[in-house]
Amino acid sequence: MAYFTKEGFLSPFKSFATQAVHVGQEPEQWQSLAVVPPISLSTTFKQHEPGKPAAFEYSRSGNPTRNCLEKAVAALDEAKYSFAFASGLATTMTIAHLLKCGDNIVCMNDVYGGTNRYFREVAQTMGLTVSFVDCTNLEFLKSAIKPETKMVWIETPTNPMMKLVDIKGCAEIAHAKSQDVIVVVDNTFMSAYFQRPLALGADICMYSATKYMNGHSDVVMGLASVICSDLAERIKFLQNAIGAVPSPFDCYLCLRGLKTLNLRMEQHFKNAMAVASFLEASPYVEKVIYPGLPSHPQHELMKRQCTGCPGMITFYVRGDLKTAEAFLKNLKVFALAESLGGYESLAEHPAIMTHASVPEEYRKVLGISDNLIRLSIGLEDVEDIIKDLDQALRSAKIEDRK
Ligand SMILES: Cc1ncc(COP(=O)(O)O)c(C=O)c1O
Ligand SMILES: N[C@@H](CC[Se]C[C@H](N)C(=O)O)C(=O)O
Repeated sequence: MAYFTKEGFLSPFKSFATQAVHVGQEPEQWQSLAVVPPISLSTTFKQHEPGKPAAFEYSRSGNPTRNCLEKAVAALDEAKYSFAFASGLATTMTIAHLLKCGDNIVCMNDVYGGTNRYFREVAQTMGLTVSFVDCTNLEFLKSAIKPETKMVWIETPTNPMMKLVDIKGCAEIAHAKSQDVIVVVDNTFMSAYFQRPLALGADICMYSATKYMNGHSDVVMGLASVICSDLAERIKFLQNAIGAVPSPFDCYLCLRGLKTLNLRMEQHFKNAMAVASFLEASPYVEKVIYPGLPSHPQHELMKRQCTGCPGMITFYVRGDLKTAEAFLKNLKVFALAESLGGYESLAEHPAIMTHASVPEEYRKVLGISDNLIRLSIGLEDVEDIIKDLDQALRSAKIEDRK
């Protein structure tokens, strides 16, 4: 088993835990001096004079509980502003509305299946064009950007192939072409604790907060953070004008989840590192893709732009679809389920589940084959996680060809 070390990674972001606990949550903002931000359910707020609201007027436009969450996330992303949405995809849709008919998006070719589906089957039918490009190679990105390109969309690490994109390199290339190109990083797999895209030159850092940011698999939500006040104005306008906002209760839960983000991520990393090492040594496994392992081709980039690695591991089981299915059905500690980033371990089959919406020929090019498995390593005792994987691999009756 590889010795766990964070040597070579970026140092943790200063005062992260303190900010997660306190920013946006000052008791003095409430008449009651509540230490825990109240869940503010009122849809509307009394005005003293027509058209002159105090802090809030209508809950879609702004809500006290959402406000606390947005302030906390802005601090954790080292941003100035953050906006919460009803889901990760609602965030993607709202961001896409920054563009107009005829504009082009250059999108990393390996992204979450739903992002791929949204760009191909929704945004394109509304008049945007989308070019899917392997942005791990910055030269490909450079040649893909054309005069109509107004947005570069990357995910790093990618879902599910765990490829890394050099955020700083991408931002430099995109902005050298034109300062108007908006660079968006989907930071879902990393969370604010392990990666700060805005500090690396990105314009928007977005999340499916359904995953690590909330971390308890009980909220569907999205977030977008920015530094530029002009961009913030435009997103705030769209947040209200489109209206895909989360409920105050979900904002409360996510704010609560954020308080343990640093602790959870550290443990996800430790557990995942042990699991990845176990899988790499297993005769039943063809290949493990985990950026925390020195065997990952972009391990050095991971250390250069991140403070650690999340609990996401992708691997090829030695065998075929039947083997993969048998392995998944035999798991006991892991639930066979879509999603990731919660405290519980999950396993899934990308080709049949999370990335079924990606056309088959495309999946082939990306390497999303029938024997590919994706794991979200949770916070259970790591010995139990490994024992479960071991028994499931063995009972899948895989021929040992090593
Ligand atoms: C990397 C990534 N981005 C975006 C999304 C979309 O988020 P949501 O399910 O919250 O809409 C997901 C998962 O669904 C995801 O894994
Ligand atoms: N991002 C999640 C969500 C999985 Se896919 C959800 C649904 N089946 C859909 O197609 O929209 C992940 O596990 O990667």
